[in-house]
Amino acid sequence: MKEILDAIQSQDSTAADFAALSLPESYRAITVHKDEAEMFAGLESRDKDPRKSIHLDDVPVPELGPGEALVAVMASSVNYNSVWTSIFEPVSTFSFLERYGKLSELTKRHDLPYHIIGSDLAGVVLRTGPGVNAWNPGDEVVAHCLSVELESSDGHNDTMLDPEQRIWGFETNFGGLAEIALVKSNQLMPKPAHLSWEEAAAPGLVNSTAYRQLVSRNGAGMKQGDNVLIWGASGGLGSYATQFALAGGATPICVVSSPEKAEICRSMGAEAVIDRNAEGYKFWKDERTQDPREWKRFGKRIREFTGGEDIDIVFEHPGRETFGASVYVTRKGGTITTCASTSGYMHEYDNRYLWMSLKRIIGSHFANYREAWEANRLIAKGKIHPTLSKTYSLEDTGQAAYDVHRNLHQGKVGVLALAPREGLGVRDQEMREQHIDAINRFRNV
Ligand SMILES: C/C=C/C(=O)SCCNC(=O)CCNC(=O)[C@H](O)C(C)(C)COP(=O)(O)OP(=O)(O)OC[C@H]1O[C@@H](n2cnc3c(N)ncnc32)[C@H](O)[C@@H]1OP(=O)(O)O
Ligand SMILES: NC(=O)C1=CN([C@@H]2O[C@H](COP(=O)(O)OP(=O)(O)OC[C@H]3O[C@@H](n4cnc5c(N)ncnc54)[C@H](OP(=O)(O)O)[C@@H]3O)[C@@H](O)[C@H]2O)C=CC1
Repeated sequence: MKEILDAIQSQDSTAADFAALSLPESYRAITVHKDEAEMFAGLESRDKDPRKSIHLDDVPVPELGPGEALVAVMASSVNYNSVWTSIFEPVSTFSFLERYGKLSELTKRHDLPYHIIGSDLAGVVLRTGPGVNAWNPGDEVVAHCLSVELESSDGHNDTMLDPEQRIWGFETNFGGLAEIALVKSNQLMPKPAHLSWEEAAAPGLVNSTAYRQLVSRNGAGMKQGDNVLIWGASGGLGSYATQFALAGGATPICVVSSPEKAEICRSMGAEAVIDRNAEGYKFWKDERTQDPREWKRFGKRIREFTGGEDIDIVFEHPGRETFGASVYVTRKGGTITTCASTSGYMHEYDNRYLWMSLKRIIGSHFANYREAWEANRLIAKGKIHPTLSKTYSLEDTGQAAYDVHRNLHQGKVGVLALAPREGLGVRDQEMREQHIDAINRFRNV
């Protein structure tokens, strides 16, 4: 592993140098264990502690198949899907690995008693499998997390619709929270040159998801002038949705839960910011009953910011706790676009406000190949910036996931894999200088 790291850190290593490197037999990886899938049985979700289920193990390097690449991971990031895996909710991800393992001889590799998790990476290509021509050893890359087989025509127009669509490092094995990762080569994209490894690894999953959900025609198709209600506007998804709204000429109405988070949104350029904690919204009177008066109070607050207008697009992901309010505050003909249900997936809303006002609910999930590429292109052009707040070592990934699970973090949380320290891997200093304040906006808040 030292030789690999030396080659990456030496400015003059060639593709031939990388191709000549021998691969280690094993590498360090963040895992959860199949025999621990019941360890939190009977506990409330918030009491399930990722620090107990997340392990740092030595694992063998997987065999490389056609169309695949092995990547030396310099940095990765924590996504909420790794929190779900670590608390074995809503289902154990070993059920996904078992199902994938039944697909073919090659996919059998994924069905193991340990799951190497993580759905983002920035690093360097080490080896490519048969049939890979676009990428070579030594290429500096990021990887998006869409894994598809594309043998069915269902996914040929929109790769997210492939019946064998999976999220790498969540529904497949050999993920990015590790020193080496196995990806399909179509997941690879050029690493933005002005960013460090950990900055480049931060946006991938959430930036691509926010792009499809908010900007793409497959999602809400946001346009100039739209009022966009963004829940968790300084969180993983929300910090990119806020940037897309601002960059696209829309007006974000940002919802957060503390003055510090409100300040981050303002520093991104948002003017309408609601601190849901300070304003004390209680959309549920009890476990089963919502309070429409609270929806109305929330709607009035939004109208104060917009000069009386209602919301064109709601960027939804908290789910059960907020969905009734989200449907209510949307304008006639408006759109609620949802990609998650962090607070519960059985939603309730008053359907009269949907059909009588001709509103639409759109389900959105990650991004297709092209959307992921477009989202990365915007990062590479310095139009959208990483929202990295803090970086952990691989050893401390459990703590990093705990922070995200307990909503103690801001923006994105990074993890250094092979990178010995932060700040390495920048290839375009001049461009970096142009954007340095935006790149550092979430740091140490
Ligand atoms: C990029 C990052 C993303 C995120 O972070 S997202 C957040 C994290 N993700 C989640 O929380 C989602 C986790 N996944 C799940 O909870 C489950 O994964 C799903 C609920 C999504 C799906 O459930 P399942 O049981 O895995 O799959 P089924 O499609 O329901 O198939 C089960 C059986 O039901 C049959 N079936 C499906 N649809 C129908 C239908 N319409 N009518 C009749 N049968 C149906 C199937 O064929 C199959 O059958 P057979 O067991 O025999 O193979
Ligand atoms: N389908 C897909 O493709 C994807 C789905 N997801 C899912 O989206 C969800 C969010 O992910 P991500 O943004 O990365 O997570 P983060 O935790 O980084 O951000 C979510 C933010 O939502 C807000 N929030 C949480 N709970 C509530 C609540 N009950 N009511 C109102 N606001 C709430 C919090 O902000 P504050 O406290 O400031 O209000 C929090 O910071 C997760 O469930 C994740 O699995 C994520 C990416 C892709």
